[in-house]
This record gives sequence, C-alpha cells and structure tokens, in this order.
Amino acid sequence: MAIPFEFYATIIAVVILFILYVKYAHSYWSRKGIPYLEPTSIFGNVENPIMLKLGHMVNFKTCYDELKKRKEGFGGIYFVTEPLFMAVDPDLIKSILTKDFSHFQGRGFVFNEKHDPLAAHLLNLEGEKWKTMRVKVTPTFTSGKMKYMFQTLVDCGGPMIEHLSHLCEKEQNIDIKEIVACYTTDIIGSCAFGLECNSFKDPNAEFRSYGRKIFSVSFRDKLVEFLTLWAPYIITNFKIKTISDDVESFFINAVKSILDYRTANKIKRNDFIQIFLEMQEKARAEGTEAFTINEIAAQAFIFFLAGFETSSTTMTFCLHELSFNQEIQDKLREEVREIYQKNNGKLTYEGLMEMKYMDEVVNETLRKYPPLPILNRVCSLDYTIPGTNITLPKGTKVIISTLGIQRDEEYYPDPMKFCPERFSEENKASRPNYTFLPFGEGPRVCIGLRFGMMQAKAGLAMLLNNFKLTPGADENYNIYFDPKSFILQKKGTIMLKAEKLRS
Ligand code: HEM
Repeated sequence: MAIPFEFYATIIAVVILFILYVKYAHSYWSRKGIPYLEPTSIFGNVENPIMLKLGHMVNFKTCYDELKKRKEGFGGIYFVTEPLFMAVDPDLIKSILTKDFSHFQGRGFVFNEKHDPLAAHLLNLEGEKWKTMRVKVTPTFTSGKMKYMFQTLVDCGGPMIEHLSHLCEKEQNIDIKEIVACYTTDIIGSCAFGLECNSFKDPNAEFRSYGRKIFSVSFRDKLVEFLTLWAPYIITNFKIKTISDDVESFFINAVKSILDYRTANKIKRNDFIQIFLEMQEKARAEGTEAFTINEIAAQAFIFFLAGFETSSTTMTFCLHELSFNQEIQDKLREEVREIYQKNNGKLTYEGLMEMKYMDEVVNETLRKYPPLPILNRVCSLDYTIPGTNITLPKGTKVIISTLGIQRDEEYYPDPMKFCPERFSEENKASRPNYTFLPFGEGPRVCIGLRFGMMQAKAGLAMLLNNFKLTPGADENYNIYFDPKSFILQKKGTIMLKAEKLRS
C-alpha cells in the first residue's frame, strides 16, 4: 500500500514546527537583553540528557568557565529549551542566597504533596510551608544535640574498623566507597530512626539496600528528573510520583511502627525521631498538632537521603586524596593520634573539634569535590539585578555552579592541587566571601552541616588512627565523575590498600 502524500507532509510540518519552537525557545535570553551562551544543539548548553557522557554537573561547570572567560558576572544558558540564569559573580551570589532571599525562597522542585507525601520534605518545600518546617526542625541540629549524638557515631565506627581489619588481611584492593557508605548508613539509621542497621554484618540490610536503590539512578528516575526540570506541569497535572511506591511505603511504615512502639512502651531514644516525638507531645498538651506521620516520615527520609551519601562521598574523595598524598596523610594522622592520646586513647567530641588540620583537609575535599555541585533557586518575585536595569521575571530558574566556583583559579590557584593549607585562617580571610559553598548559604543553607562534618571527620579520624592507606592497583589520581549521578561521585569504585597500624 502506497503511503499517502499527506502523511509525509504532516511529518515534515511537525519537524518544521518543532525546529521553529526550539529556535524561538533558544532566543529567550537575547529577547531579554541578557548576556548568554549560544546553545550548542537542540539540547541547549547541556548534553543529550539520555545519553550523558560527562553529566550535567560538568556541563554547568563548563558554562561557568565560559561566562567567566567572557568576564560576565552572570549569563543565560539553556537546559534543553528551559532558560536558566547562571550567577557567576560572588556578590551577586550573595544577593541571591542571602541579601535578597525574599525573592529566591524556593528551589523550584515540583511534586504533588497529596499524591507524593514523602516528597514534602525540607529540601523540596517552599514558601510558608518551608519556613514553618525549617523553624520546627532547626532544634534537631543544635550543637548540644550533636554532642549528645556523638557517641552513636563512635559506636558505628567500631564495626567499620573491625570489618576493614579483617578485609585488609585477605584483600589487596578494597572498595572504600562501599565501606564508608555502610558506616554513614548505620549512623543515619541510628540517629534518624533509632535503628541498628548492621550494614557491615549484613550487606543487604534494609537501609543499605534502600540507600543503594535510591542512588542507583534508573531510567524512571532520569525521566522524572528531566520532567521536573523541563516540563514540571506534567509532574503536577499527571500526578507522577518523584519517589517510587516501595521507597515511600518502606519509610512511612518504618516511621509509623517506630512511633507506635515508642509511644506504647514509653521508650526514649537519643535520635531525631525522639525530637519530633517530644515536639508532638508538647504541641498536643497545648491542644495542637506539631506534625502528621507523613510529615515526620518525609523529614526523616530527607535526613537519610541528604545525610548518608553526601558524607560518605566526602569521606571517599578525602581518602582517595590522602592515599595519593602520603605526606598529608601522615601529618593528619599525627594530629589525630596526638588528640587521641590527650583523651586517654578515646575519640571525644571536644577532641574532634580541636583537630584544626582535619578541618582544613575536609574543607579542601569539599572544595575540590562538592557533593552537590550546583545550587539552585527559583525567582519568586520579579528581581532587578543589583547595579543593572535588567529584571529577571518571576519564575526564572537560577543556577550556581559550586564546582565551577570552587575550581576557579582566580580564587583557588592551581585548582586541581589538593592543598589543605588553602583553609588556614589567613588564607580563608584573603578570599572573597561566597567562593566556598559546599553546604550552600543563606536561610536555606544545609541544615545538617554540623552533623555531616562531624560524621565525616569522626570516621576519618577512626580510619587514620588504625590504617595506612595507599592507592589500589590500577587506581588513577584523576577522577572521572559518574555522569548519571546528581551527587558528585567517581564513576565506578575507589579501590584502596589498607595496612593495619599498631596503636
Ligand atoms: C558533607 C555532608 C553534606 C553536604 C556537602 C551537604 C550539602 C547540602 C547542600 C549544598 C544543600 C543545599 C543548600 C542550599 O541550597 O543553599 C543542602 C541542603 C540540605 N541538607 Fe545537606 N549536606 C550534607 C549533609 C547533610 C546531613 C547530614 C543532613 C541531615 C541529617 C542534611 C540535610 C539537608 C537538608 C534537610 C537540606 C535542605 C535544607 C532546606 O532547604 O531548608 N545534609 N545540603
């Protein structure tokens, strides 16, 4: 059967209309009179989102480098056809994140709260809902509470040291990423949910399995991420879940049964859930309700999600650098051991806070490898860029390339060199503000900053006190990032050799 002429004509018309649409979409920034980077394909300034080679985080760094080369303090780019405004100048970044926060309160992540209850967490919420939740949750992370949880961290470090001690007797090449992920999963399971996760004894323990599942990006996750950024109306109007059913039911049921068990048995634990429970009891005594079960589950879920992988990648990258930089490793071990000795061979909260070089080493790791390599905001009110007559309309998506800034040689000369001294008090004071943003800044700064730093430093102190680490066979110093991951991660594993040291 001959294919009718109308069929070909329709196809050609659709293709022409599509090309015209993309051309029109890609003229947004020139129509607005804002400096911009010319899109390089129909995917704008990023790669084909399905066949990623470098990953968007690296693509955004390239855009930052190009705008910087052109001496622009900001500029427009395109994520496919979506226009994104990239801030480059640290003063403008300060205005967006802090000074003019009232114009940039949200991140622009979309979800349907009724249909997708676990997604109604602090990272996603906006406006009044975010403000109220942030105020409620802030007491969870005071330094007093951190100090109180410190012993749990040390207790979770014991099985890690024991596991690595056995492993290094038998194996030359050790997957350090998996080991520290088990350590941070055990901590967050214990501190957020009051559960012993036992990831070292049972590698398929539920929390570790869910952790792996959430971070192994499936085709569905990629599609949802793409829709979130590109066609948010599809997510809200077609009620597409950003969190899959099994993850949702696992976390909501876990929280429900923990709450029921504790209320029935009047059990008190030293964890985040306890803090929610106490707020709930106080509110009930005053005749109100502090949180619903779904709200508690959503916050505990984000503590789990934001808490274990960020800290474990920080530790992994740090160990990678230390294994290739033995003199830094030795200097750090010397400090760790000195402070252990001062505290009768124990790791204490006060001792950890005293470790100045540890602070420099971890900060340098977070500089070179920021786990979240971009910050994003959405303009909630029209905004005139300070010192210009350019107005960004409400709804504009704003992006800040932390990876670009923290590898910018104007602020960090020889940026690929791992040099903890960059974070001495003197060197820190010589750099402009808002050029070190691994935890973000302003009212939406990471709420778990202290907790994340504390667990990473405690884990590193315990490892260095016990082991000398060197690169595994075939391990390269230069790292190729996993293009599919939205957290900065090495593609594949990081293999190290560990040698047990005498105490
Ligand atoms: C090394 C560890 C960590 C790093 C590098 C990190 C990084 C970040 C960054 C970059 C943001 C966005 C900030 C912004 O947009 O300005 C963020 C937000 C957040 N982080 Fe972390 N994080 C870490 C650990 C943690 C931990 C341990 C928790 C919880 C237990 C946590 C919970 C959160 C939450 C709830 C938010 C959203 C805050 C809000 O929007 O109000 N993070 N984190």
